[in-house]
Order: sequence, then C-alpha cells, then structure tokens
Amino acid sequence: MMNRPALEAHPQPATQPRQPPDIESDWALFLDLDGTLLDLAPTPTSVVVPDGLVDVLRRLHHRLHGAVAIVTGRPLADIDQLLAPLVLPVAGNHGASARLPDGTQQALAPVQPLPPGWVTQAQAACAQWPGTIVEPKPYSLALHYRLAPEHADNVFNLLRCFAAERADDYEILTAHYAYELRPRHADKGMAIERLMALAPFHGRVPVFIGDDVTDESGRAAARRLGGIGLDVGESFSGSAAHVRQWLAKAVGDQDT
Ligand SMILES: O=P(O)(O)OC[C@H]1O[C@H](O[C@H]2O[C@H](CO)[C@@H](O)[C@H](O)[C@H]2O)[C@H](O)[C@@H](O)[C@@H]1O
Repeated sequence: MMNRPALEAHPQPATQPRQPPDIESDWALFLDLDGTLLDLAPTPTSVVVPDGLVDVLRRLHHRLHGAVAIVTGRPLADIDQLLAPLVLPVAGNHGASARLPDGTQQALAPVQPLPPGWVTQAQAACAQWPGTIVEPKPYSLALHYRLAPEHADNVFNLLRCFAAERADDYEILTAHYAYELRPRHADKGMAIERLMALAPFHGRVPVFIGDDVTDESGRAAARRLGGIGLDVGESFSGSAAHVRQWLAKAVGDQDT
C-alpha cells in the first residue's frame, strides 16, 4: 500500500490578523467557494447557495468597483451556474484558467485536455467502490470519497497510477475528502498574482479567504502582495455562514 497524505490536513497559517477586519473600500477581495462561501455538502452537485448570497456578492462587487473574484477549484461553468445571474471574474480549475474582469477567458497555466481513457478508467474503478464519485473537469480529475472514507486509499492509489504516467504534467492535490489530479504550475496564488496585475484589482489591497489546504497558496500570495490571507477555520470558526455574515455586514445586509 502506498502512503497517502493524512485526511483533512490543514496547514498552520503564518502570522496575520485572526479576527476578520471590517471590509475596506480599497480591498480586492478573492473568495474561495466550497467551504468558504458555501457550506460543504455530501456531493459536489448537492451544494446549496443560500438566499441572499448572490445579492450580497453583487453589492460587494459594486462597492469595491468590480474588485471581487471567485478563486476556486471548480470550473468556470460551475461558478456561473451556482451564482447566476451574477457573472464575476473567476479563477477556476485551481487557478489553471480564468475569466478576467473584461470578460475574456484565458488559461493561466499550461493546460491540456485530460489524457484519453482516464475518466472512463476512473469511472470503471469507482463503480467497484460504492460511494466514491468521479468528477471530471476540463483540465483535472477529482475523485471524492466523503461518502465512503474506507475507499480513500483506493482513489488515491488510482490517481497515483495516472500521475505516474504524466509526472511532468500533473500532481495530486489533497482536498476535503477528495484527491485531485491538477495540472502542475497551476495554483490559486499564481492566479491571484495575475489578477492583481489587472484593473480593477491593481493597486488595491488583496484579501483572500479560503478554508482548505488547497487555499494556502492563495493566502500566501495575498500576504506576499501586502494584503491579508484569512483561513475560515482560524478567523470564522470554520463556518461559511460566518463568512457570509461578514460579507453581508459590509453591504449593510444583516440577514444573509
Ligand atoms: O476551491 P473551492 O471552491 O473550495 O473548490 C474545491 C473543491 O470543491 C468541491 O469539492 C468539495 O466540496 C463538495 C461540496 O461541498 C464536497 O462534497 C467535497 O467533499 C469537497 O471536496 C468540488 O467538487 C471540487 O471540484 C473543487 O475542487
């Protein structure tokens, strides 16, 4: 049996404010989705967007003169579907691709379609491991075991086999009850740096909020650029509802 990383591993954040400061009008706000804006759900497709969240994000986007972006492991299409009718700048696929503030889409890292056969092989394997879920994405492949923790080693070892075939192109990411093959050289920190070079983000104070080990590069980039990297566990008691309340307060809506 190959070794896999510990479940639900969390890094220890570097020194930063532990209590979330009030949102300032000169901030550029970068928001993770799952576990930060949305409560974690049993499956990727069963997440619920709470009433009022889209309107709060729309008002924040207006208040910060457009400097609000979603920075997520999900594809751009998921974000547009979940936040419709709002269309925000997005860095998706763990920073591999983005929709920029002017609406254009571009790759931020070298990306290519998944190698033929990986998805069907994963589906065939996961069919033998009840409760596991295959989530194919444009440039990456996530295998979820939240409903079947006993199969964590199985899904990890399958991805290890795929990664070994293309070690120069893919790496394994540990997420919440999931492992994911992600294109190398893509991460949220790099995506935030790219967005911060563009209006309306440029010249603002970058603030990133995320809940997961996959968000550490985003927190580090925000700090490196003179801003703030907040961890949901540290600063919001691990509660996406608290993040939503904090955002709502900034636009004068206490009911979200
Ligand atoms: O970067 P994020 O916006 O936080 O996205 C990270 C991954 O989120 C999703 O998976 C996670 O959330 C699911 C729904 O709550 C949950 O069922 C699963 O266990 C979590 O791992 C999404 O499915 C992935 O594609 C994202 O990479």
